[in-house]
Amino acid sequence: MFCNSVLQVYKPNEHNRVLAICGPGNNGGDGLVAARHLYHFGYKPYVCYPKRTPKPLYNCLVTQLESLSVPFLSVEDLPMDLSDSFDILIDAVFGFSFHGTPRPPFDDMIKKLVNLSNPDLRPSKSPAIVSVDIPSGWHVEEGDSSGDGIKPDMLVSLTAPKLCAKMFSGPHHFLGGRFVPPPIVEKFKLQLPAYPGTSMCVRIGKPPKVDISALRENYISPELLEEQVEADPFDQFQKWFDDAMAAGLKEPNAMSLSTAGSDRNLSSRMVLLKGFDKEGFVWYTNYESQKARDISENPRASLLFYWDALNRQVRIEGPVAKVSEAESEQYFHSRPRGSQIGAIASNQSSVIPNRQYLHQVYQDLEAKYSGLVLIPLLCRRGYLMILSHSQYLYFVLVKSLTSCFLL
Ligand SMILES: NC(=O)C1=CN([C@@H]2O[C@H](COP(=O)(O)OP(=O)(O)OC[C@H]3O[C@@H](n4cnc5c(N)ncnc54)[C@H](OP(=O)(O)O)[C@@H]3O)[C@@H](O)[C@H]2O)[C@@H](O)CC1
Repeated sequence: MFCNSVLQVYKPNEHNRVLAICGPGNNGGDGLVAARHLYHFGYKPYVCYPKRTPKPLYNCLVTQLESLSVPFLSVEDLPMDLSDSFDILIDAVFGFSFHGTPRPPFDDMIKKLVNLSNPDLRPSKSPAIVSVDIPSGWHVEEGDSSGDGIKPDMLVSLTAPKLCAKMFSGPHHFLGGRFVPPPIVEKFKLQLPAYPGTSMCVRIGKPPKVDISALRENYISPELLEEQVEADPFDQFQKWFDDAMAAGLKEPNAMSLSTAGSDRNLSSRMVLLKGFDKEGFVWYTNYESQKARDISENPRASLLFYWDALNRQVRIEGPVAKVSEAESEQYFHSRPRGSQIGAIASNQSSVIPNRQYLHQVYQDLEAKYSGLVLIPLLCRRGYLMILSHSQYLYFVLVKSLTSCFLL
């Protein structure tokens, strides 16, 4: 979870060299785990762990790093100026059990971090300081009361932000550690934010201002060579669709559908592919929707799949036709009962008085069909279009040198 937060802000191709400074307690243990995970995410970590905890768990964490040949640096080995040698400094010296003033050898290390984070002393190109749970040397509740402590660029609070996090003024504050047992939530009256999707970390605090023009990804993927592409576009599509499934992508069948009616105004929306074979690609829609109206006036469409984790796109362009009524009906009845009623209730692309109206229509239909095993598929709700005899399938691998094959 710590690493996922770091990854969201500091990409390994731009901030590769990481020094994890680990203290003698559990905060230091978190630093060791972070170094290992960052290694696997493509960073080059170094570890400074001057006071090793003689517990089996910590010995294992050290052994795992040694087996990856992650270098351990002694305090004496550390360069005088950390800013020349590292892009990220992981501050995992002390967490919530810190008390008093730092004792050697941690006093000097904290001083280095303080100097590097002081806006007046900071060199022009200095490493990002990322603190684990609590900036080292801060009091768990009172924080940096003297104002002379570390001012990290990023703080990853664990489980719940500690009181001292109120004094964090850096641009990136994340919370990691999604699964908190309900009794703990109740006991401490925690009000935790919702985590997006299956993520183990969530950004809290103000999102930083973004220069959209500077947003850039480094697309890392193997080359796509001509001899690797199937001669038949449908076979190639099957191959890439299988890859998207195997990669565990969410809704690999989600695709953008673009249509234009006789007014030639283009419109796009996301829909779900519901099947494909050598005949074409099938999706379903209400025949009274705007896309259906467009297609009735101009029976052509463009589909676009984007599988971001694989850096792949597939563009499909061609004529569109309706599938048979039997196929349409079979699909309709394969949907959950609630979706069937929902499809009949919602008069797509038409204006309704309010949301309550829609709920009322849904409830009325539910009552109407309560005794029926099969909900009738009304003609005006007739379903689906098929992209037959696709004319164009483009298979695109997004890279710095993009490959595109038209089949
Ligand atoms: N739910 C959560 O939030 C979870 C939190 N977790 C993590 O655990 C962290 C807390 O870990 P922790 O309790 O082991 O304490 P931590 O702060 O690492 O340091 C203790 C060591 O520091 C030493 N020490 C203290 N003062 C000192 C001084 N002035 N100068 C020098 N040394 C000093 C002290 O030595 P002692 O004073 O006892 O001699 C002891 O050896 C927490 O912040 C988070 O990162 C997760 O792993 C799990 C979920």
